[in-house]
Amino acid sequence: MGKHDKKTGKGRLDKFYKLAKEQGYRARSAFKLIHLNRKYDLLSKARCAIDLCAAPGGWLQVAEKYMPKGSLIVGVDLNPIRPLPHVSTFVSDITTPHCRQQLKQHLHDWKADLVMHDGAPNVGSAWVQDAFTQNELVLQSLKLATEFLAKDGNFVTKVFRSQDYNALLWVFGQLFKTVEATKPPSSRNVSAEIFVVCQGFMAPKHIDPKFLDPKHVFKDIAPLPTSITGASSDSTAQASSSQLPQPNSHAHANVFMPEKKRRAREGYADGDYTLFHKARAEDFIRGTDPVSLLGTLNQIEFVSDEEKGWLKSRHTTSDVVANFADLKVLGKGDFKLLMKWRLAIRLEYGIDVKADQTADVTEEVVVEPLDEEEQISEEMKRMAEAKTNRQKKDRKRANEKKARELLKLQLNMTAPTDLDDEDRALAGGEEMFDLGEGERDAKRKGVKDIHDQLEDEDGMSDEDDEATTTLDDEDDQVLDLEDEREAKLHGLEDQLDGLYDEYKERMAVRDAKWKVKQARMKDRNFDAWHGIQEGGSDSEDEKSRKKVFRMGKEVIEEDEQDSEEGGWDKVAARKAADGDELDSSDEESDEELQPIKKVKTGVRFEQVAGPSRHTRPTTSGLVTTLRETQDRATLSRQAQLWFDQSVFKGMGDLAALDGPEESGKSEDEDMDEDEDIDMDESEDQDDVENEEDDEEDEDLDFEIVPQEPEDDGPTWDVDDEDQDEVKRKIIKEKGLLTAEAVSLATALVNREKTVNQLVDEGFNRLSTFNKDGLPSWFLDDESKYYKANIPITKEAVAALRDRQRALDARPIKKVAEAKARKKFKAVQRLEKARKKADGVMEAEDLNEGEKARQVGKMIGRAHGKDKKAQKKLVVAKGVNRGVKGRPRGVKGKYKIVDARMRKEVRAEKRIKKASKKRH
Ligand SMILES: C[S@@+](CC[C@H](N)C(=O)[O-])C[C@H]1O[C@@H](n2cnc3c(N)ncnc32)[C@H](O)[C@@H]1O
Repeated sequence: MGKHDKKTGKGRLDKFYKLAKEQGYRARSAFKLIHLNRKYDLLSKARCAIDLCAAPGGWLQVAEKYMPKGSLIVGVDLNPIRPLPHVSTFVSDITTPHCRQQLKQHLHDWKADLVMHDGAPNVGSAWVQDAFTQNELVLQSLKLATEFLAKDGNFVTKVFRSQDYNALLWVFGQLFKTVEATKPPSSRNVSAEIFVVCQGFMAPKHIDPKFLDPKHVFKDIAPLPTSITGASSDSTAQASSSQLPQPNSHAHANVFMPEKKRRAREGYADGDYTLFHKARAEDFIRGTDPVSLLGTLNQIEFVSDEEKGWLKSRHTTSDVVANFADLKVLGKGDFKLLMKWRLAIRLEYGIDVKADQTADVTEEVVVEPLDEEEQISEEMKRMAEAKTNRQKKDRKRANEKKARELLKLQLNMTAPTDLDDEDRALAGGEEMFDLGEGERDAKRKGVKDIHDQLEDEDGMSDEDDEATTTLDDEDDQVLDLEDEREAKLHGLEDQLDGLYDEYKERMAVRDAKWKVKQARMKDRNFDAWHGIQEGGSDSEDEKSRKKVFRMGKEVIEEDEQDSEEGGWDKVAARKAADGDELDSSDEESDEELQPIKKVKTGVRFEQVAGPSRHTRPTTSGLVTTLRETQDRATLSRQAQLWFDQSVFKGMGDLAALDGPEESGKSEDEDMDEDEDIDMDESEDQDDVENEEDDEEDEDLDFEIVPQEPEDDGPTWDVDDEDQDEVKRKIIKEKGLLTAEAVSLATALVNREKTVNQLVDEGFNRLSTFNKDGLPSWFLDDESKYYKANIPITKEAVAALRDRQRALDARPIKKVAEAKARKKFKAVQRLEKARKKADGVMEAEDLNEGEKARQVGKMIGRAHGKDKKAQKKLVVAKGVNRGVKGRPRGVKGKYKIVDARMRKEVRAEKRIKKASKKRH
């Protein structure tokens, strides 16, 4: 594995590597046999199996697992195989008689039901050579199989796709009833290996030794013409185009994309044992496929007089000569130069005839004027075409409109069907945003509208427009209108984004917790696992701190949030309780009360475009100004609830909307944003489905385990590997931080789920959310709802809560500081006492006993065992009142004091201390 990059190609630690590790298989290749067994049921009925080239023992483990208990399993390899239960192994080279002998000994007189061969020679030489040795090994294993297999036994072998492949299949076909080649899903696409399953050994009495002799089986291999191998320079004089290497599929790509390195997976030409190829300039100039030559050769040389003459041409620069000397190092530009040179030489030496020489013979076509009748029919034809085009366009537009209406209905975005006529008129016929009105408002305020701006940019005035617009330009007009509408929509979106930003700022000022909430939302943004966050500006510590902060409260908070945000029913219920009172100035309460409906896909979208609820008619001028409600009682209950939302606040008389003059623009724009989103969503889903279908189609071979798309495009786990590392580090340092993570981990440990299942669950529509081009208000909202609902367990929450409690129980900073101060003072006291004690010890006038007593006193005092401090004050009240002698329950020194006296003494002390501070 060492020589491969661990992230790409062969070295990639893919899911089978991980699975093998997880399931205790010694090699990833174990899954190849598992897949082959699933398809051909090779193991369940086999009582005796031989594994040729078995180290480290992955196939043996699988055989032991799937074969009946008590079966005989023998493995052999050049390398020793660590012991495995119920399996006998030995070290030997399968191409030697020693191996044959050993096999005989291990098998006694048994015949094998299955012979497996997954051998790979020590690769590293030329690819062709590798393939050849591999196939020799295959033939050798077949030889052993024919000797040890029982009649109707099976033989499985790995073969490299190469020139010998067909020859091998032919031999297998002579000895077995059925022969099938297959590539199990666990075999990497980048690998040229393929597995051949031969079933029903015919056990012929006599096998022609030629069948098993590589010299005979692979005898078609012919040496390559010397001129191409470039072994000797003089031989090249005989080179002709027929001897040139056959252009392979990579040749052209080598020229057009030389920077991309390609492998010769299909192998090299027969007998082509060298990597250096050269040809003559003549072949390049006169040949029919010069690009292939450039893509396959290393050098082009000039040998004959004619070729040397080309070297003297004015077109032959020093660059051209240098490029021909080493074709393998050239870039795209260099190849272009050589192709141009070829063209120039062909023209110069008359090999090509220039195209313009043919111009003289071109026929001159005279266009005669049409007569009147023809003109009329021409005109009619043109008009008919224009008419059908128009009709087509109308039909298309009508269909689109219908589809949009249908979508609205499906998403429950039109008013409920039980609305009365006025409501329906409002829902279906009127627009929430009236651009015309909005523009007029904006103009009144002196704001230049988008249309004007566009005109200014074009440098065209209205008059110019009029002058250039004719009645015939109907189609152009339609297009202009659409452009205009689009520009307006863009402008509207920009304004909405701006308003949303303003709203966020206002919220940030008003709500101290807003930032925390936002940060938390950012943390969890679309992170289906949302165990650990990725990227972002926050430092690792900050992130984990947030999570620690979260873990205790998150679950409860989320519950609260849910109950706050609720669904339509809850909002309806709350509104019913609140009556018709709505405070349009309080955006926060508006937000909480926004009704939310579930769409079919399970993703929740807000019923009214998000920013509209923050849009005030006074600032934006984009909302239709409606007259005040006059007769709300006529509305149905649901309609009232719907129009009671803050977005409709300030809109006037609903009945007035009946008037045709109020209908500003088509419904198209009303739905545009929501529609876009839904379409994206469905497109995403389609993609996923298509991909799944594709995979299924590709994998007809193995249905049970879908083929991993190893080569095709970026795969999900490549980028995630670093993130995984970061996550692992955090988990190691801080443990699992969310209830979801703990729940998942517990499920894994208890084997309720496998890693594989978890990974599979990660691939869902939530993980393929395309955020491109979506407005921030929408994404902010989506982050609340568009996430995987990972179930959490009581135990997980309890465990996290306990941990949080333990954290909370840690002393706060002040207490820790006080303790440290106390400790420091104690140390100082001890130090002082020690110095004094030294003085006492040096005093000559004291005897030893005296010294010891004094030193003990000092040390005791330093430890705070001052006698004075130990004296207990006992207040003479209650049972102690009037007591003479030691009060009950009091040990050590004591002093009986009067309650009032104690208070007074303390008050005095306090006053003294306070006055000291003031001075
Ligand atoms: C891909 S590994 C086999 C892996 C095995 N099927 C498993 O699942 O663990 C190929 C093995 O072929 C062995 N091999 C190559 N040439 C051999 C030979 N001539 N005789 C015996 N073993 C050979 C190598 O030593 C190597 O261990």
